Amino acid sequence: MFAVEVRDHIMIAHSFASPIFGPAQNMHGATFTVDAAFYTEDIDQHGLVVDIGLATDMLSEVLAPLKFQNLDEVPEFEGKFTTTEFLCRHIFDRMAGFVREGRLKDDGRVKKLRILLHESHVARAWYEGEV
Ligand SMILES: Nc1nc2c(c(=O)[nH]1)N=C([C@H](O)[C@H](O)COP(=O)(O)OP(=O)(O)OP(=O)(O)O)CN2
Repeated sequence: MFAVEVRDHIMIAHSFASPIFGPAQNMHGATFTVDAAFYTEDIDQHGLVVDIGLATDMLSEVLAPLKFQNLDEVPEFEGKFTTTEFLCRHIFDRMAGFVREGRLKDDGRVKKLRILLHESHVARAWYEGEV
């Protein structure tokens, strides 16, 4: 398959209310690098998987509500552990919704997405699936 990947980042604060998280039970900040990959079986008549500008704008729009937020105070996340994995799925769901709405003008060619969050220079997580 072909793929195009674009990148953005979010700065957030959160805490995890369970002893399994050790020191991360306390409020702490994180800067996640966010990679979004769009997969198609083929490139279009212009040689594109998707337009990189549209893909970048879409990722930016999806991330905007998260930027500089204390995730503990986001009503939608109440009672959730906003782990790297959780955020991957959250971002995936919103990106997939936009793709299905045709925001990429891709004529339905994007079949799969991968959302990868780098939580540090040693750890990353991702969620991938069909759109
Ligand atoms: N699978 C995951 N594990 C952890 C996540 C996560 O999102 N997914 N998040 C954290 C903390 O938020 C933070 O990123 C790291 O906290 P820390 O206590 O430093 O955890 P480490 O395991 O990296 O280091 P130790 O100090 O050795 O426990 C934690 N885990």
